[in-house]
Amino acid sequence: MVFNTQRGHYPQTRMRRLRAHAFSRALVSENQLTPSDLIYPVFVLEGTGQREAVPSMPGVERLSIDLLLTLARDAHALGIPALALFPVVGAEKKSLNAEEAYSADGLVQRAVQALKDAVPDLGVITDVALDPFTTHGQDGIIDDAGYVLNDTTVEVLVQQAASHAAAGADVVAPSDMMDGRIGAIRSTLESAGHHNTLIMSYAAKYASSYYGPFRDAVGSAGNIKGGNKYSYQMDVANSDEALHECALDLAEGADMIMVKPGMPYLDVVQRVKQELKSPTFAYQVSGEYAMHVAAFEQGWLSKEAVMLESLMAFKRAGCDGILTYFALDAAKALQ
Ligand SMILES: NCC(=O)CCC(=O)O
Ligand SMILES: [Mg+2]
Repeated sequence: MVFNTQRGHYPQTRMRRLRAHAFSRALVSENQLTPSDLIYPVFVLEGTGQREAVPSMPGVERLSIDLLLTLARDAHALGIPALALFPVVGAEKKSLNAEEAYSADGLVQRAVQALKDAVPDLGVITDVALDPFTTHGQDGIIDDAGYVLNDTTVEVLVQQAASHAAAGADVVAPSDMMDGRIGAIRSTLESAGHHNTLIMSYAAKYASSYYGPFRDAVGSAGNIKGGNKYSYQMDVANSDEALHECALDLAEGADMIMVKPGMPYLDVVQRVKQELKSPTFAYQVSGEYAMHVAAFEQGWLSKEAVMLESLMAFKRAGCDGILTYFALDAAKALQ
């Protein structure tokens, strides 16, 4: 990048001229944030008429499928293109080997069917990972020592993804960080005739401590055996490795790649977008949401302005879209 130093100096050049009027600021604005940039992560519960607040994520609720449909209609009407669905699974449905993850009649599978019936034009993204379904809270199948077994886990993830596609999911989003799962899922989807099912890969998912409130929301916080996910999620110190991860997932058949968390990792987003030039997403995760909301509730930050600024930062870094718990509020603010 070369700046033209011949452009002149003050007073020939006054950077403030273009900032002086709303019309000229609008003309030279380099990025736009619209509701079509937003993906809304939602938590789904069993039952009917069920609504539960998530204490560490004020404003976020776990909803039963019937209530989720109302939220989905609202999101669609506001111009949000897609929801990302996360199940809250009761202890009685969790097991060592996560069999419930690929049940044709599971909560996610039923929620997908109901959403596609009720709001067919709203994209539905499903989470492919075993942590909601395992008694030990790890994203895969473990051995006696608690190590998450890669290839054994991939076999289960493939069944889970296939069951989501069969239920009508538009996008399956593997968030587990096992090696080789994108290729395995892609070939199974192709064999099953799901040629247009999209894969959004959590390609560069870091072993972050910003996920705490999400684990409260899905009820997996207390039970992570071993206490961390360092043997599969990425070291927060690395960014070359993120490019390697993203390139592999694209080569294996991912249509879209994701960096997660979001704001503290915008350097990674920018490198991924600039070097791979592929549809790139980031997840403004639960901890980022909780930090913002805590400051809003204290009156320390101004909600609407800071929320929109935080989302614009993702666009500036190169994101094509953002998964954010602010999606509904931000879409309303952008109307
Ligand atoms: N697989 C989805 C997540 O882990 C979300 C994390 C968060 O929002 O903190
Ligand atoms: Mg990988």
